[in-house]
Formats: sequence, C-alpha cells, structure tokens
Amino acid sequence: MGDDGMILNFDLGGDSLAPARTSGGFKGRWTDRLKAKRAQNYRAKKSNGNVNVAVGEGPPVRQRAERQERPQRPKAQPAPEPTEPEKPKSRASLVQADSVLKKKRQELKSLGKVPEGANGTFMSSLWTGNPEAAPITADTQTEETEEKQAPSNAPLADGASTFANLGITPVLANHLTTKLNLKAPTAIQKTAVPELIKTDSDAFIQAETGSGKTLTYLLPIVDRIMRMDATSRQAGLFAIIMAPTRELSRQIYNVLETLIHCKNGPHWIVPGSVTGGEKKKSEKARLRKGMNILVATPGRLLDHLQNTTALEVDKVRWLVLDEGDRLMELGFEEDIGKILDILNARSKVAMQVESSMPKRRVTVLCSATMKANVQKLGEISLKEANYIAAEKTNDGEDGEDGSEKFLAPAQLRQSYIVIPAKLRLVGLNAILQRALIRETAHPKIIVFFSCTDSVDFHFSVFTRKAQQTEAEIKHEQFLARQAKRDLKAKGEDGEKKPEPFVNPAIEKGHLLNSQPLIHKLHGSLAQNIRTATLASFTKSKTASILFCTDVAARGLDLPNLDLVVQFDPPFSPDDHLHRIGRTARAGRDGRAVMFLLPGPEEGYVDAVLKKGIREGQLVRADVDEVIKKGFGAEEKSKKRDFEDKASEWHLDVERWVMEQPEVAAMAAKAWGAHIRAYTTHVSAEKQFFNHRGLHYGHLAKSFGLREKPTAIKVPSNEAGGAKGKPARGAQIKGAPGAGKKRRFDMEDIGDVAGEEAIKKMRMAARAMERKGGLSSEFNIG
Ligand SMILES: Nc1ncnc2c1ncn2[C@@H]1O[C@H](COP(=O)(O)OP(=O)(O)OP(=O)(O)O)[C@@H](O)[C@H]1O
Repeated sequence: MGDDGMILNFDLGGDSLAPARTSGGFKGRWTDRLKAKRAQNYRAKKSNGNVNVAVGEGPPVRQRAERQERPQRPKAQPAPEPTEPEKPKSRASLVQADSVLKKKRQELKSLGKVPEGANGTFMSSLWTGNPEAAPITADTQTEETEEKQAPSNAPLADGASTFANLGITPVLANHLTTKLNLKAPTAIQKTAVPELIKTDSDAFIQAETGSGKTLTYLLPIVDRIMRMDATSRQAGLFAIIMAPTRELSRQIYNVLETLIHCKNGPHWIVPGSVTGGEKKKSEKARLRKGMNILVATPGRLLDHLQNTTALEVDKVRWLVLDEGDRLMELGFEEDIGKILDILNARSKVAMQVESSMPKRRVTVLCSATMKANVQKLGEISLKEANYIAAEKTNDGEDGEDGSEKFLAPAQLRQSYIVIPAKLRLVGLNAILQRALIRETAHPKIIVFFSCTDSVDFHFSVFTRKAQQTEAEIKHEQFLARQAKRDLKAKGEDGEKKPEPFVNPAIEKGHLLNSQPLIHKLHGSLAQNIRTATLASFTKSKTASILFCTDVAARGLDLPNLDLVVQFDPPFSPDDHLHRIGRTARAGRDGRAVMFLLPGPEEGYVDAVLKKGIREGQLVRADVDEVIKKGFGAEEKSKKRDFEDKASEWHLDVERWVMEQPEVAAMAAKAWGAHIRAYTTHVSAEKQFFNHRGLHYGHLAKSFGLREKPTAIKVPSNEAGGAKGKPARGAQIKGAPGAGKKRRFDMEDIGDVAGEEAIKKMRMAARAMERKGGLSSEFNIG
C-alpha cells in the first residue's frame, strides 16, 4: 500500500515460492517441468542405447537430480496442466484429449468472440484440467437438515429473565425495553451484569459472537455511575473502554450514547472517544472539556496519557479491554502494559469512595475466544478475576478442556464448496447470484478476501458494466469530458462549488440478474471513506454486498447480515469464528459458506470446520449445482448448458481484463498479492494451505488473466514503481513478487493475520507511528 509508504522485509525462507515436485507427476514451474521432461526423454533414450542428444536436451546434471529429491508434496494436489507428464499416456489418448479441448475452445471462442492466443496469451477452458476433489459419498452431508437449532445467542425467552431482574435501575431497564426495543437480556448479560453490579472483582467475560457482550459490560458501568448523585462532566473520568480498531471503538461509543440518552436518565453523563484518524488537537479539546466514560484505541490512549495533561485518570474505576485476542494479535501488549502502569501510578480511587462505585479499579476483559494470548493479557491486566461465561441455553456441552464446546452460534448454518481454482470466480458469481434470489427481500452479504488488492479487483469485476466495449468506454469518457466543458463554458464548473462527495468504495453492482449495491472495505482506504462505507452498508435498505478484508472480521455489528462468504479461507481458526460471527447475531438466522480448493485444503473440513459445531450442521455444496443454480440454468436439465453460461460470463471478464491495461495491471497485482497472502497462513495450518500446492496458472485464470504465470507482470507496490514492472524481489520466475527477501507493504500484511506477519507488521507500525502518524490497516489510534 503505497499511501502510507510502509514497507517491511520478510524472510520467508528460500523455498517460499519455489516449485515443488511429486513422485509421479511433476508440478511447479513450467520451465522446471520442461527440464524434467527433457531429463526423462534423455533417460528413455539412454536406456534404448540412443544417446545422440541434441543441444538443450543434455544429460541431467547432478544439480538437477538433486533438485528432484526435494520433499514430496502431499498426495492430493491440484492436477497438472493438461500438458504435464503426470503419467505416460498413449499417443492416441493424448490426441483424443487434445481434440476434446480444441473443440471446447472452439465453442468458447464462438461465444466470447475473443481472438484465441492474442498477445501471446493462453486461453484454457474453465472445465478442463481441473483437479478432482474427494468424491461426495453417502457420508457427506449435502442437504441442510430440516430441524432448526434453537439460537444460542438470542435474548432469553423464559419470561423470568428481564432487564429489571438484573438489578439495574428501573429507569435504565425501562429505557432498554421501550426505547431500544430489547425484550430480555441474553444469557451472558443475565449472568454477568448482576455480578458486575454487586461485586468489585475483575472479570474475564467469554461469550460467543453476537451475544451482546458490549451491553454486558456497559450496563453495569452506566448503572453504577447513574446511581451517583447527579454531577457533571467535570466530575471525573470513571471508565475507560479500550478496543483494537477505530471502527469498533466508534461502534461501542454509539451504543454507549444510546444507553445514556434515556428519558428521565442521567443527562449529565458524558461519553467521549479518542481513536485517532482526526487531529490530536480536537481530541485534546474534548478531553479538556471533561468526560465520564472514554472509548479509545490503545495507541492513541497511551499517547494522550503521556502527552495530554488534561486527561486526568485518578478517578478511573473501570478499565474494559474489549476483543482481548485482537488487542494481543495486533501487538498492543506493550502499550497496554504502559497504560496499566500509568493508571496504577495516578490512581486515587481508594481515597474517594462513593457508595455506588467500586472501591477499587475493576478491569474487565472480553473475548469470544479463549486463546493463549488472551490468557496472557489476563495475566497482565487482571487480579483474582472471576471467569464469567454464559449459562448454557440449549445443548451446550463442554469440550475436552472444560470450555464451551460449541463456539459458533447454534442457529448459524455453515457450508463449504470444494471448487477448482479456475472456477473460483464463476463460483463466487454463482453463490452471490443465488443468495440474492434466495435470501430475504433485501439480502446483505459480506465476502472476505485475503488482501486489499483482491478486494479492489473483485469489487471492480462485479461493478463493471458487462459487455461494455473499449469503444463504448471511450465514448462514455468523451461524453463526460464534453459535459464538463459545457459546464465550464456556462461558468458552472466545479471550481466554484465543491464537488459532492462520491464514495469510490460504493457502486452499483452488475450481476447477471440483479444490481445490488456493492461496497468495499479495507485498510488502504481513507478513514472517511471507510466510515461512510460502513454506515452505508449498515443502513442500506436494498440488497447489498460488502467485499472486505479481515478489517471487518472482528466485533463489527452489521445488522441483518444474511450470508458470510469466505472466498479466501481465514488465516486461523479464530479468524474463522469471528468472520462467520458477523451473521447469526442476537438470535437471528444466518448462513456462512467457505471456498476450498481440491487437495490438501479439503483437510480443513475435518480439522477445523467440523469442530465447534453441532452434528449435521455443516453441509458440502456441490460445485455443479451451485453454478447451475447461480447461472440460471434449468434445475432439472441434464445438459451441462450451465457450463456455457458460466464460460460466457467468464470470457467477458477475461476480455475486460485484456482490453484495458490498467485493469490487467490490477488483476495481476491482485493475483500476486493473493498468492503472497496465502504464504502467511499460521504454521499449524500450513498442511492445508501450503502455497506450493497452488496452481498459479489456474489461479491466474480466476483473476481473468490469460498469460502464463511466468509472463504475468505484477506491478510494483513501491512508490514510483513503473507500471507493469515485476515487483521487486520477483526473481523466482513464476512466483509473483517472490524472492528470498521480499518487500511487503501494508496491503500485503495488514490484511492477513499470519501471526509472524502481524508481529512484524506491528513492530514496523510502531516505528512508523513514532516517526509521526500512520494510517494503518488496524487504525492504530
Ligand atoms: N438483550 C438483547 N436483546 C436483543 N438484542 C441484543 C441484546 N443485547 C445485544 N443485542 C444486539 O446484539 C447484537 C450483537 O451485540 P454485540 O455487538 O455486543 O455482540 P458481541 O458479543 O460483542 O459480538 P462479537 O463477539 O462479534 O463482538 C447487537 O446488534 C446488539 O444490539
């Protein structure tokens, strides 16, 4: 990401993007395959006594033989290109296969009107040379069960659980039911709120996504402050709430505002926030005026604690650490340690005891997951804390370690699709298309990608005007220029009046039969755009899709989200839970689908997806069925006419990529970034997500690229880098931007959650921050 100029060096090991070999077929770079083929020919000729070898077909020298002894790839790997010598085939069968492929290409050519092989490109069919996925067997669940699971994070419907029974003041309880329309507390609220009102103990609150943790810690704080004799904003700062991102901080601030603005309520309670993304001067002015509850990001809070004398913390009675695991993942441990030291040093709480207020500073740590890093944060921040988890509402069983076994909301219906790389784009189109028809009248869908470039590319794919030729585009541009000239001639050009704000991250989508509003969100976008985009998606009353990176995976409450699509698999099991947790919140229904490649990625199903969910809750979607339904082919039709429909759509994307150099550069950049992001899966999951198993050529196809991987020029991310120039460090042919020491920037790593990458990013981010200002993926405040 060039805009913050942040660049990191990573040593991914010498073999990071190097080709791999198998015992049988040879996979990897085509040059190496060619060499292996020549060596094979040479050996064959030698054994026949015919060693009259031509130049370039020389004997396999020692190095070559050594290279072949590299570790073998796992067995189930993507199938090779049709030309690969997987196993010796008879000439007759090769000729037959070739003629089938040729026939197919002819058909596609007539559909797409694209000259085959133009500019040295290679046009392969979507439907040939794809690796086989493990077959669907009788044991594979392919249909959703009729039986619906009772929601596990819904407000309690037992009649006895009311807000008034939680022990909060009647004014507040009344406000929740009448103004905020909340009928009853959720399970975690029922358990934790009375505890936090009655005791002054630290607490670790763990509850699944969408279970209302925000109100769980806000209610006791607001309630106990409300019980004080009415004072004012100058009475002091009583609570600090820390959250890892600006978006989350703002969301918490908004909930807080709605809570304190209750009729007959304590109008004097003043909330505030300091999260960065605005001038420090404005934040200082707010702090100077005084506030009673402060929501902040850790970096910005520490900055003010160290440099803003107006921020007095001697009366702080609560410190809340929300999204504990994310705070740790983003490397805030050190900042939090310093914040705690400052709070301890300046605290005078013990001297000023108010009857309703805690007699000591209470720290509350919240998390949906219980990872080692959360426990570490607990060790740093909590003293003799109570562990508070929700009372089990339905069939809640405990896992082997005694913790809650089911982590995803019970009512969330999950599925996965094992789809070859070449078909990924048509697969995404089909899933979206289908969801737009199948879900509610105005569905909301979120699609997770591994990196910002991929978000940008796919946003452009689905918002492009299909079938628009270059001539049409030029004509449109001409008309726009002319309109501007006319305005100028009339003296009404935009110079005098400020141009209205047009959010570049929101556009009308162009899917086959629908035009949803498509949004994109990632860390390379300016803060005002991100805020406006989230607000638009949240409030949208029409069908809407959000393409995003993991910046939207944690804590964000996006109301009425129907479907979560993990187009790129998450980088850790926790990321998975948080991503899918954006739907099925507070008892609502929700669906989630994950894309997996045939081969090692399929192992992820048993290892991760099936864990933490109820029996029979995970369904495997059939690729053909999904594409058939998504592309509107007749359901009962036995003919594979959906292939033609999908090919036609894909050809249009390819043509759009090919015809415009800037689109081709965007596609190449996205393809390169996608592969680099793939290398950052956590080590425990490398067995499923190993970049050596990726078929770069097939992946390129799904980015609308026709070039062979070695011919794809990944534009440099470096400032001033020439367009179309391969990225620095791209010395290993066939590997986008690959090299031993590689340059990553924020868009590479800011959006991926590889633990090492995050750690390194964080260190560099701190350095950048010290140098003065950083607009980062993670909104370091
Ligand atoms: N008692 C309740 N009744 C109905 N809805 C509720 C209740 N409490 C909270 N909610 C709603 O549930 C949604 C999720 O709440 P919240 O964002 O606090 O969840 P969370 O547990 O923090 O989730 P995550 O772990 O994903 O951050 C919000 O829209 C909130 O308004």
